[in-house]
Amino acid sequence: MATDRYDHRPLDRSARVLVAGRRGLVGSAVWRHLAREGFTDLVGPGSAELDLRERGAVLDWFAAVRPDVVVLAAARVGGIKANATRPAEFLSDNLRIQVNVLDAALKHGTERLLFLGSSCIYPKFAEQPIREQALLTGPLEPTNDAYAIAKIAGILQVQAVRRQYGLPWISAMPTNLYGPGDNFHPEHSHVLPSLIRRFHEAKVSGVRRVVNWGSGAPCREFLHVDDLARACLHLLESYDADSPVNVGTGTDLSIRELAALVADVVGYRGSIEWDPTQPDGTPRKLLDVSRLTALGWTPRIDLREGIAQTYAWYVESLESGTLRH
Ligand SMILES: NC(=O)C1=CN([C@@H]2O[C@H](COP(=O)(O)OP(=O)(O)OC[C@H]3O[C@@H](n4cnc5c(N)ncnc54)[C@H](OP(=O)(O)O)[C@@H]3O)[C@@H](O)[C@H]2O)C=CC1
Ligand SMILES: C[C@H]1O[C@H](OP(=O)(O)OP(=O)(O)OC[C@H]2O[C@@H](n3cnc4c(=O)[nH]c(N)nc43)[C@H](O)[C@@H]2O)[C@@H](O)[C@@H](O)C1=O
Repeated sequence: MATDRYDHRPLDRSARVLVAGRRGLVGSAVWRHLAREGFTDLVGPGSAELDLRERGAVLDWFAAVRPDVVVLAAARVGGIKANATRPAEFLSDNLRIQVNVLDAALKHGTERLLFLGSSCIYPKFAEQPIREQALLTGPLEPTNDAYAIAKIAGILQVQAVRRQYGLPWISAMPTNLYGPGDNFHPEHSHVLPSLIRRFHEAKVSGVRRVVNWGSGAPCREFLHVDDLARACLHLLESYDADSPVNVGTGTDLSIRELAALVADVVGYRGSIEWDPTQPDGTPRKLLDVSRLTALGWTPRIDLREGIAQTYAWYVESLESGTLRH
């Protein structure tokens, strides 16, 4: 069994780093951060170039490129409705992406690897704030159990490689994320981009009534993706143990409060209503982030400031026609 080590071990800035999922919300932020931090050999094929579900292609790609470091931010990702309506793809795609990348990385000598899970791996009614030790202590939230099981398998595979091969691979469990590069699809996205889009469209078209999903009572914690990107590098350089590490802000708010905040930032002044026929999901999933803060990392971007910056990015991308959806 690997022992816990917490020395600061800076990564070589000339190491070849694969940022898998480089065009996504997380991957693009990790790429920006690594580039800013002086990394000179970043690689990140998109899914059209390398479909990570295709085992043979992934093994061939690793044999040819041989990355020293991998940040695995490629996954099938979506909000509550996408997860609830497409569990088969969320399970199968994520299992295949992970197994292929982790197996290829092991076979072709990747020394450092960061696997990204999600706070939905924890039991639906976990004690709050949720500590890393809560993993596998109770039933999952049904709207995202397929995705959560795939992510739990990824954590276990990283731990198995550590135990069997002694490699310093690690896993991080981010809370709900948002920021530039997010998916703003009206049905498939997460709540924060959905609200930005809905309030913006209502403001622009003069609609005075907006209806959001669920009761508005669930609580969520939101972390700006640039803060997550800093945490990813911080962990790769300072953490080396079996347990996944939670990444969040340590504070949450209700979806109702979030909606009021987003409406205010966007400048929507009409009524905000709720559709209880839509799913609420887990009632609360506030992460205990003491393990990460003990390593010297703290979030920097305040929620209102982060939403304002993301809204500005959304409007700019809409006007230039560069939005993903
Ligand atoms: N967003 C959030 O709130 C949270 C995200 N996470 C985790 O962070 C990671 C990244 O999520 P996020 O950036 O939000 O997701 P996005 O949907 O924004 O990006 C996903 C990325 O994965 C790539 N991808 C998907 N399928 C394949 C495939 N078959 N082959 C190759 N690449 C593929 C996409 O590539 P392309 O664009 O080229 O198609 C895309 O770049 C995931 O592991 C997720 O679980 C964890 C907690 C919260
Ligand atoms: C990151 C995380 O993301 C998902 O879990 P989730 O936290 O439930 O994420 P969500 O952002 O989709 O919803 C949060 C809350 O917000 C409410 N809500 C209101 N109105 C809208 C709305 O318009 N869109 C969405 N998506 N939700 C809305 C919604 O009803 C729910 O109560 C999983 O994919 C999970 O696997 C995962 O990892």
